[in-house]
Amino acid sequence: MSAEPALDARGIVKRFGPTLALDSVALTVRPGESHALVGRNGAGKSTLVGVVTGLHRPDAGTVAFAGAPAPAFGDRAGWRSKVACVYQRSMVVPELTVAENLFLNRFERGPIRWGRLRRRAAELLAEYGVNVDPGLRARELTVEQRQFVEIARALSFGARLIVLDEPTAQLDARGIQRLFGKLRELQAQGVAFLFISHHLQEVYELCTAVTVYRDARHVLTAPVAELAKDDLVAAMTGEAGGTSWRPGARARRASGAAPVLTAEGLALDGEFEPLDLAVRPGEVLGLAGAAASGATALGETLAGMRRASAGRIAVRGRPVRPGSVPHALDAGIGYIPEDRHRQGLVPLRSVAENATLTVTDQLGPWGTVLPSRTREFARSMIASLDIKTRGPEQSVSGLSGGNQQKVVVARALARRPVALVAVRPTAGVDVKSKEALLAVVRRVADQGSAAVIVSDELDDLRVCDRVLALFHGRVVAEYDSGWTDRELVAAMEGVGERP
Ligand SMILES: Nc1ncnc2c1ncn2[C@@H]1O[C@H](COP(=O)(O)OP(=O)(O)OP(=O)(O)O)[C@@H](O)[C@H]1O
Repeated sequence: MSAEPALDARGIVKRFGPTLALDSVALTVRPGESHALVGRNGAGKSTLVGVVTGLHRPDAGTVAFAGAPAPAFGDRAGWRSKVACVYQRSMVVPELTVAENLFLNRFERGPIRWGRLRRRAAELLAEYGVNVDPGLRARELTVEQRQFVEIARALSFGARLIVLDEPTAQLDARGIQRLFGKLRELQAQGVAFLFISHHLQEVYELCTAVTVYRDARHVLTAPVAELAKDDLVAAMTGEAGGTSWRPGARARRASGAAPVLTAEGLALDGEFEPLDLAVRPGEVLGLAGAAASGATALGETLAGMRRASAGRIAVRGRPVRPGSVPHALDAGIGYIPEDRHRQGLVPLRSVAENATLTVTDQLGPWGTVLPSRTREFARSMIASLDIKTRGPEQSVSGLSGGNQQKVVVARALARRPVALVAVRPTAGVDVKSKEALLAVVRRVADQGSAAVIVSDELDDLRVCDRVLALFHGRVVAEYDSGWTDRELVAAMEGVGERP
């Protein structure tokens, strides 16, 4: 094993127009190390990943792998033999088989021998202990299997450094444990990982070293074991004190008041079985469940994204037409989708325009849009959600991922929804912004609206007054505040007792 660092980046500067995204930063990852790169939304993490994977050309600085200078910019094959990034959004081609994906871009000359290709794919997967049928189409794989295939593919190109960008975002607790197990095995063989995550508990569980960036600068690098969590958060935010915030449900819901949002006998074939819901004014209801629990499908059905196969949804007693987002909006339902594809943002439009897409009819008389009011609303959202932008006029495509998610939240709040449905609203959002965002959801309820949060993140569920746990499309447990992490996790995994 080489004693040279697997990755040594020094003095990296990167500008996007007037934005200085990286200000002479460094990052060193040793062989066999699992190195976390953390920082608030917009700190420069994705930009650094772009530079060390050969996607962004830095304005200054050097990158070296195992002591050798990085390949020339544009030499894709050269970069691929050094480093690979496993993104949330997969790079594999969905319609091709696993075997084809593994050997993409490197078919030998002459006719392709399919039998041999499949055999070699099976050997390769076995070599890295990945248990996936090479004949399956990539679209048939679970998120977890796809990540394993991508890791095996990267290693087969010779890469000994793998970048994982929020790899656990769509995995359930067991999937995360299997992923971490695999990463530890590979680490023992000398493979190094750079791990980008907003889940600090995962950093403590998996990583040996951590680097913090703040506002485009390198703040510290330390062994994880020597850095207390409060100190890590202080380094990220630049404020002493860490996160003392614990939302704590206030249980201010008026139990006698008529419910704002109701569902009766609501069902979606293959997703969830008939269920009833009633969310009262001032109440935040949590729908807790892992990926395949049906919780997300339920949230999407409430928001009009999917049409229920049975049952009714009503807002303040008035039925809402099923499967129609415009009708849900008109009925007063606000929707915060999970960030996955930054659903619905118009990339080239400004922050202000995106944040007010649903309210343009309310910003000026007789259907006119007054730019001053749009900007005013956007400014208040930028402040209350702590959106890192040069200003309301900046186009959303120039924002970091977490900040784009906050614009999605702003847009849902713009209409002052009477019922807010949020699906994993804090995905991709940094620790500090998470507090701000959940506090905003709480405030919406405190002002008399109903709110529903669909999530398997315990921090998201802690703001809820009541939590329903779903497993395999059924409500398996219901909790008022006061649940323990352990019992809720067990219920989401289908091993809890019905209380
Ligand atoms: N294509 C781009 N055009 C203009 N500015 C950009 C572009 N990409 C990134 N930026 C800016 O560079 C800075 C760093 O963004 P980056 O995406 O690296 O942050 P990040 O730490 O990955 O954030 P997050 O946690 O939200 O993903 C931000 O101010 C962002 O607005």
